[in-house]
Amino acid sequence: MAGELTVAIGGLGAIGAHLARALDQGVEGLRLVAVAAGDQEKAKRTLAGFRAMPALVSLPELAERADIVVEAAPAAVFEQIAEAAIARGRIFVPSSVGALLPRMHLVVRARESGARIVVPTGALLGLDAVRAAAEGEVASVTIQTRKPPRGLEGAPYLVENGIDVLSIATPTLVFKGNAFDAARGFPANVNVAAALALAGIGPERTMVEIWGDPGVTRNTHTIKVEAAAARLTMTIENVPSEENPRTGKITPLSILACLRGLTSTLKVGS
Ligand SMILES: NC(=O)C1=CN([C@@H]2O[C@H](COP(=O)(O)OP(=O)(O)OC[C@H]3O[C@@H](n4cnc5c(N)ncnc54)[C@H](OP(=O)(O)O)[C@@H]3O)[C@@H](O)[C@H]2O)C=CC1
Ligand SMILES: O=C([O-])CC(=O)C(=O)O
Repeated sequence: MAGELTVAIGGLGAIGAHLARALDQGVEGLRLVAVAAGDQEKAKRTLAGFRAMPALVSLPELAERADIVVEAAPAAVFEQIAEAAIARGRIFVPSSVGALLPRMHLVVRARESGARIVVPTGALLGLDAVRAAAEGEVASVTIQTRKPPRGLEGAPYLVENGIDVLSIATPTLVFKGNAFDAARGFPANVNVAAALALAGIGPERTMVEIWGDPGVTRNTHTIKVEAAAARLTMTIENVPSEENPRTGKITPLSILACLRGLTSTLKVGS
């Protein structure tokens, strides 16, 4: 089809499998052509029954196959997907946005290769308003994240500081600092803070609080922005996905909406 963009997805977990299924159901202007996964047998089971079977390839090979490369894998393999996609001049859509913060050289490389890096709003909200505010003067940006303790389990910061998050009985502040350190300490938990930092005033000035809260069932993020043009206060309460409680169910939906925006004639929101 003329004007159609092909899509490859790295990772078939809570985000990737949902996105792959949605694309296979048919999205105008987009065609899923390749996926990569860790466990090949599990991936074949996920793909069984697809209307158009995508190729099952290695992470770096995704970039050989499609115009758009979506990264939906653990942060540890981010580079394998990102580097190849950017070197080939593709549209690279990262989920593990926290992994982009210490690798901003990829943006320089993308400029040279003609690639684009399109960060979806993901599990967050309001990045359109944050971007608009950041075209003017912004005094402060903060994000408070509250998760059920099991949604924080295994984060390197908690392990390093001997914090047993599963034994938390009352709402507990487990981290306070900037988005750069939050992304390093919680690579699988606060990609939202990284996306907020990139939309607004950068990872050094974006302040993050992470709470383990046994009283919440949803991954809850509250953003506050104090800017010359407006004051923003926004909260999103995400239903954790069955496959991965760290990941809100809205995330693959947000990425799908982002992909639609790459091809649609009518695009709403900046
Ligand atoms: N931007 C945002 O707002 C959000 C971002 N995220 C981030 O998105 C990323 C994906 O999240 P999610 O889908 O929940 O993660 P999952 O753990 O559910 O899925 C990860 C997938 O990556 C695959 N994978 C692991 N290692 C490899 C490898 N070496 N080669 C190929 N595939 C591999 C896994 O395969 P297998 O199971 O077979 O091992 C699995 O299919 C994470 O980094 C997460 O932190 C999450 C939520 C919100
Ligand atoms: O930011 C993340 O990595 C995931 C998250 O909090 C959510 O899905 O609500």
